[in-house]
Amino acid sequence: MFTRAVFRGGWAISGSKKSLDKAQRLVTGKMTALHSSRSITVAIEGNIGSGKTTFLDHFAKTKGIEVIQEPVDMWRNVRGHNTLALMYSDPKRWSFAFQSYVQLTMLDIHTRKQKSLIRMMERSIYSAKYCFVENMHESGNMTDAEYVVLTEWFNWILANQKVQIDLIVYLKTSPEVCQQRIQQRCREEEKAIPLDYLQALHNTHEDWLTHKKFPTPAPVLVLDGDHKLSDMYSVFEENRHKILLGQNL
Ligand SMILES: Nc1ncnc2c1ncn2[C@@H]1O[C@H](COP(=O)(O)OP(=O)(O)OP(=O)(O)O)[C@@H](O)[C@H]1O
Ligand SMILES: Nc1nc(=O)c2ncn([C@H]3C[C@H](O)[C@@H](CO)O3)c2[nH]1
Repeated sequence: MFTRAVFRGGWAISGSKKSLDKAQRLVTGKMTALHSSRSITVAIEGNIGSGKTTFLDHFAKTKGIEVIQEPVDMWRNVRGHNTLALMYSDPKRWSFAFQSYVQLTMLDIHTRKQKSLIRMMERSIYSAKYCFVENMHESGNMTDAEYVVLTEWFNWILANQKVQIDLIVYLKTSPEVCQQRIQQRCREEEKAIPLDYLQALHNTHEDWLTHKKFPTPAPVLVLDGDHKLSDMYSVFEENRHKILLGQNL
């Protein structure tokens, strides 16, 4: 009979030399198999209109990849309330309520059972906090008290929930290009977004992902999002192996 003590990250197995070698081969084989088939999560981060959905639509065609877009429609209809429109119409009044719900919906996505080898999600609980909440607090649209309550929730979530991210793909697109694309797509709630708001969000993304003002939960792959659409597809393909973290899909 083997006696086995589970210690940090591994097993200590005792028994006869021959049976010990067999057991260790078994454990090594299982660990290797586990590692090679470990599911991974890629978060696509970037400003409004930077091209995240376009990126996700491109990789959604690859078998073995599940794509989860931002739950914008949930934010637009919380039991009949359009919290996205409320936030844009009166950010001082509604930023806290909106971000509270964004944080909940992103946590729901992070904790959903993963159905495929690779999950690609649009944004994350991290950018909601480090990019959007930071901007709202800096711009005076969120009080200190509201900011610390959201931060307490955020810190509890990271300490008590499994939020797995293995790679961040940062679509770095200039605010001017984002503004052109937002106008081209014309989502009702975004019609009045001024350039200086996009500049402020660009700055919070740069603070986090380039200057590391806040922790990054995974390595960051920066892609230049300013190219025209046809060239972007080439950028995606040139980086496919890095984005899929070597998974041969
Ligand atoms: N490289 C590009 N060149 C020109 N147009 C683009 C490019 N990438 C995306 N677009 C267009 O710009 C608009 C915004 O793109 P997309 O929806 O992918 O951005 P997004 O980052 O998902 O936006 P949001 O953060 O608001 O969800 C869309 O109409 C899309 O077709
Ligand atoms: N304020 C704020 N906080 C967030 O965490 C957040 N995440 C996304 N968005 C806005 C940007 C687009 O208009 C629209 C779709 O991305 O929703 C957010 N806005």
